[in-house]
Amino acid sequence: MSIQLALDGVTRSFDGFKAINNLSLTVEKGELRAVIGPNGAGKTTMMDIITGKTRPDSGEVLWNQTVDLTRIDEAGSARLGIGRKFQKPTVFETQTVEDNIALALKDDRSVWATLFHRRSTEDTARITDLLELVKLTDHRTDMAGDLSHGQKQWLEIGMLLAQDPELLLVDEPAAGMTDAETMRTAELLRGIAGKHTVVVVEHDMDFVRALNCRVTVLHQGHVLAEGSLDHVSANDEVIEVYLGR
Ligand SMILES: Nc1ncnc2c1ncn2[C@@H]1O[C@H](COP(=O)(O)OP(=O)(O)OP(=O)(O)O)[C@@H](O)[C@H]1O
Repeated sequence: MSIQLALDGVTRSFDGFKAINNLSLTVEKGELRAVIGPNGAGKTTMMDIITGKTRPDSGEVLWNQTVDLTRIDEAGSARLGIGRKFQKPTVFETQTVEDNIALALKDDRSVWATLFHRRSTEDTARITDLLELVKLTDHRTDMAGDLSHGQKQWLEIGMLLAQDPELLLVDEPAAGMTDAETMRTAELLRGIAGKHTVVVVEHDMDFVRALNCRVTVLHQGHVLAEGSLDHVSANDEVIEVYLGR
């Protein structure tokens, strides 16, 4: 396995407060990784730094062991193959589910094809595969606005996958989902890992357990513990600052 992402000694302060404090972590290509930690631990800031939204004051962020992400902006990181799913779903509500995916396909011509209802067989097959992957096959011709909150989240994940990202950063996907949707989301993310590297920030421990992956616990801007959920859950400091007794 090769390293996809490596943060080394990254620090970022806001008004003298170190939101990220000498943070080092690596993620392997194709890995599924959960990032947990209390409010204010620096999880969002870490994602902002990886995507070039926020620049660190010091430290290095290496992409595929070569590209320095601290010199790249959000558009640049998207071009490199870094996709980000924010917490709130943003889909085209008045378009069908399949058109949402079609509009997101990497191929620029797909926009015209969607507008003029001329879609290539290749695009149609890709849309079918993506809908299968995000569990929306039965909703293909539904309006996106009619989907449940959870289904909209899956659709947006499908739209990001249509861009074929190498790395997908996902921010609290389970928030607001039913228990059944939460479990299906874990299954979905497990299904796309391998082909894509997936980093998920989440608070829902049942969801993190269902991801069945390596877990990084952030606290005060650095890694407090890392390993299986059972391993980090047994760590006294993690229990103290996050999980509670
Ligand atoms: N642009 C900013 N300006 C000032 N302070 C900021 C800024 N962005 C983040 N912070 C501060 O940095 C700290 C880390 O915030 P961050 O949002 O990264 O934490 P988090 O782990 O994502 O928390 P949560 O679980 O609540 O989303 C917080 O104390 C926050 O107030």
